Amino acid sequence: MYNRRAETRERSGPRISEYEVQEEIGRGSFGCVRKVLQLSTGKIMVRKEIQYGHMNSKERQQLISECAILSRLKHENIVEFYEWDSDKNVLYFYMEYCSNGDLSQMISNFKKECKYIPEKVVWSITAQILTALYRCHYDSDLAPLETIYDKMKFPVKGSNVVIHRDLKPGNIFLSTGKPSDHPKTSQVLDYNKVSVKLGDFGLAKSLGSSVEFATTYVGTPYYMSPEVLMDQPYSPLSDIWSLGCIIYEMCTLRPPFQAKTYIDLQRRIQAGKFDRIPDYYSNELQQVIDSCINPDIQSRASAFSLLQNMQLRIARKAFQLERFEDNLMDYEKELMNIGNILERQAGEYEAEMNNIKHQYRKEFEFTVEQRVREILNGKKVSGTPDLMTAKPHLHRPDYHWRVKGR
Ligand SMILES: Nc1ncnc2c1ncn2[C@@H]1O[C@H](COP(=O)(O)OP(=O)(O)OP(=O)(O)O)[C@@H](O)[C@H]1O
Repeated sequence: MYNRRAETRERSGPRISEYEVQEEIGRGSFGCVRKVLQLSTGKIMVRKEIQYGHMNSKERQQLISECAILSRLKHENIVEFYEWDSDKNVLYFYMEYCSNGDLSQMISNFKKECKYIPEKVVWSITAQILTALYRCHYDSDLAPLETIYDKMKFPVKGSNVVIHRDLKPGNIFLSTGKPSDHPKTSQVLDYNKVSVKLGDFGLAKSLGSSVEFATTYVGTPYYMSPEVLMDQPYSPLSDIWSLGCIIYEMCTLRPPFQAKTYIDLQRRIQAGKFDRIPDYYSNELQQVIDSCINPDIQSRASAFSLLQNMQLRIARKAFQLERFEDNLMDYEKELMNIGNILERQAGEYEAEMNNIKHQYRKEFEFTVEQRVREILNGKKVSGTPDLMTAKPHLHRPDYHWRVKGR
């Protein structure tokens, strides 16, 4: 077994042998995805297998150094990457299991029911995707909003900028809030309270400050930006184009650019022309889409500029408050649990006290009764005061003296 974990991993995790492999969830372009059970914790995870036997050592090294970056990418809106391992030809990624489906399923559910996705839900999902992209594109976390009017400081880029490169509805996993370590059954999603996790960073490319952009395309054509189509370098703004296509699809329930042939799709994407979203949605939402799906990369919006939008601020604040409420409810539950434990312990303590008292009283009554009986029988009982000699304290009626004195 070829194991390079020690080179890149910050924490020592369990080895492949410590997982029980369960059913296959699906297959992507690079290999299959399976559910696994981590034996030491009982936690269900996902294992993504990537065949890398055909790669040369430089490419392998590149992939392995990306693993190190992914394992540091911790964010509430990003599927957690736990660790990686490998054997000769296969690289195994261990990731958080998302059991409640993805945005592509949500879109097809609405399509089946011939309903629009409520605008509030569209803003909320967009805001969450953007906070995750902000984390990747600037290598820094977005500060929580105190109020929706907060002035946001321009981010100082860290050294590990990550571009997703394969943003699409199928890589946006949904849940109803708090993560569950042991998901047994899928929850019924309340889309008004949906929380988002960006997954499949397996193809993400890390960009060091001096490293040039990658030029190998590995994405899904519908969401591909024109510069990527023209073999120009990826940049974080290529993700923003894809995000625009995703917002558009949430509103119209179909991607903005569709074609029968690849060439036709390429032509349409490069022209960058698409229909307006239905009137059901606000102009503000249309403007956000327009600022993302802009073939001129110089004037395309960034994650930072999009997050200035008031609707996105409101959506972020609402999401923060929901999280806060969830935490409060958890805290309340915990307090109630502690209260119940204390009440039970108090009951047990009282029962024990009563028991001891009862026991003691029985023993005491027995001893007193026994001693009284002994005294009455005229026996000297050790430790018992002699009633007749303990003069000063004893009651002797006066008339006895008088009788004696005569
Ligand atoms: N963390 C996860 N939790 C639950 N399901 C997942 C997770 N990651 C991937 N899947 C599922 O596994 C299947 C295969 O995913 P994978 O990312 O390998 O390919 P894809 O995204 O479908 O296609 P491509 O590789 O071409 O982008 C998909 O159905 C996906 O929803």
